[in-house]
Amino acid sequence: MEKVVRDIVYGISLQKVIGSTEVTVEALTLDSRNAGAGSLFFAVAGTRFDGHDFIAKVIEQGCRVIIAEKEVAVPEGVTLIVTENSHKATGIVASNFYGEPSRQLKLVGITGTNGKTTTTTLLYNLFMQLGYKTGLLSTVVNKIGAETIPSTHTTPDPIALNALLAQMVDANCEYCFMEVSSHAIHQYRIAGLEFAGGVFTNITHDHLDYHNTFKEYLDVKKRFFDELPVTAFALTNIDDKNGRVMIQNTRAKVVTYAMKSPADYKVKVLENQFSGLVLNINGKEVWSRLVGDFNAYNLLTAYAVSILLGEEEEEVLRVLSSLESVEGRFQYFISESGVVAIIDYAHTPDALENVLKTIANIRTKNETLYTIVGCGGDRDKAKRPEMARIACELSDKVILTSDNPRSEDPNQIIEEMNAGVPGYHFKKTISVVDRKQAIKTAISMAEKGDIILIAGKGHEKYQEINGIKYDFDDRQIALELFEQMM
Ligand SMILES: CC(=O)N[C@H]1[C@@H](OP(=O)(O)OP(=O)(O)OC[C@H]2O[C@@H](n3ccc(=O)[nH]c3=O)[C@H](O)[C@@H]2O)O[C@H](CO)[C@@H](O)[C@@H]1O[C@H](C)C(=O)N[C@@H](C)C(=O)N[C@H](CCC(=O)O)C(=O)O
Ligand SMILES: Nc1ncnc2c1ncn2[C@@H]1O[C@H](COP(=O)(O)OP(=O)(O)OP(=O)(O)O)[C@@H](O)[C@H]1O
Ligand SMILES: N[C@H](CCC[C@H](N)C(=O)O)C(=O)O
Ligand SMILES: [Mg+2]
Repeated sequence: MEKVVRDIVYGISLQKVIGSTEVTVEALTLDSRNAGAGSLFFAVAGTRFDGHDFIAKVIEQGCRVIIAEKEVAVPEGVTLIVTENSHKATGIVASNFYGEPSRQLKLVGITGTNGKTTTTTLLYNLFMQLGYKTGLLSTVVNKIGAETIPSTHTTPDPIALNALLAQMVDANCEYCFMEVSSHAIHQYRIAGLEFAGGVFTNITHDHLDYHNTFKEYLDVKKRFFDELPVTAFALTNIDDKNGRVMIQNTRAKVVTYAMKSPADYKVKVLENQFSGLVLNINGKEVWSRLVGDFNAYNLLTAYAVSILLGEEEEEVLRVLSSLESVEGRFQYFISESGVVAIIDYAHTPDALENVLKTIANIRTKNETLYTIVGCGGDRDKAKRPEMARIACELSDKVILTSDNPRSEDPNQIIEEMNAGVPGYHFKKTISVVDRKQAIKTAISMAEKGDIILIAGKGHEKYQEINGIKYDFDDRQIALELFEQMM
């Protein structure tokens, strides 16, 4: 694909243009290591590097077009476009380059601390079953119709993102459901996209390593709704006290949903068991094999989005009932000897509390509930003591272990978790650094009817230790150990 630079820079703030914009480019890149003849390099400042430091290098490699925030001297024959915000410009130019794919399908973005993957995946499966070719951009996987594309981020960088949307358009997808992470909003990965709708799930403690304060995290999420077009809907959870904050300044059509407050879309939980939920959604009864109150919210959200996109109520409820749980989200299985294992991606205090309360609602009190939990390295440290405290308060036995330690010392992370364990709970807590060993310990202790929650890694197929990703799959390991040990 070849594009004239003049034709793809509309919509960005042009502060200065050095050289000609009549030249062509055939690829876009944010990374100097991929920049060469024919590519357009965006210089953006990141958390570790500043792309501006690589401008001389990309020119040396043959790159002739650069978009940057700062003016630098460039040789004859090189085009330098200086813009106010090169992160934002990357999104806008990427959208232009790929033919504004977001305008050619109905794109719905879902943001919030928890529930994004579950809700987008429910919607993807729902719309596929309704007969629409549909796209999905999620933490677990990306989809273009039935085709699977591995996912590296919750929300990809703007170039990868627009390239994926363009592939969806080429494949005749009519809808795309995507997760919008707070990092993505903050880094303008979604700049230039046109959304048909935006959804807010909830906001609780996470990523305060990145966003500094809760207020900043909240403001970033809100920006997504501030920037929705007037044609879009802004669907918000008003049981969450920040649900109203999100839509304060939006131009989009505001629609509300809730379990506890008056709202446009309402859900009541009639039954909540291991076998599934019975719900009342806007007066109609619906059964789902998903488990837990939080999934009642996710199912309600999927229902509301479908109706707002023009689908028929009865049809939506029928399909909703047939949907399976999402990989690594409250996935459970029972060993031959009757021990229940639950794999769940709960990696925030709020998610962990929700999952444990869900289990508490369903279980009888005679069995023992084991929780195996760790916290990721190089991520928000404040959640470590909190998650350990919650695990202790809501389980009978807790095994603190490693999640993805990344560059940190796993023992140190466990220490920091331990600091949150109240003295009177010391006796129920043990630490086993090796995650597989931790799972083995729980399985060897558990008896018929007992429940083992393995939290934090859900669908992940690796464990990242010191920059290396080792094969690791909670579900696979639990299944194998069940076979060996029971
Ligand atoms: C903290 C964060 O979000 N980092 C993302 C960010 O990288 P960065 O700002 O650290 O970039 P950097 O490494 O400092 O480099 C700055 C610029 O210089 C360029 N560079 C760098 C080196 C070089 O030799 N040449 C060069 O050109 C880089 O390509 C980049 O454009 O921009 C990169 C390109 O878009 C992302 O890949 C990277 O994601 C990293 C891998 C990451 O782990 N991100 C996580 C935290 C994340 O985004 N998570 C959210 C979801 C979280 C959730 O909801 O739970 C997500 O959406 O996935
Ligand atoms: N609506 C919800 N409210 C609160 N907790 C939820 C909700 N839905 C799911 N959870 C819990 O949060 C965990 C993560 O869910 P999910 O993967 O759907 O969220 P996410 O927003 O995509 O997370 P991430 O930011 O890591 O991509 C689940 O395993 C479950 O424990
Ligand atoms: N998208 C989240 C996922 C966290 C998953 C957990 N297993 C961890 O590694 O901390 C993040 O990158 O912060
Ligand atoms: Mg997700």
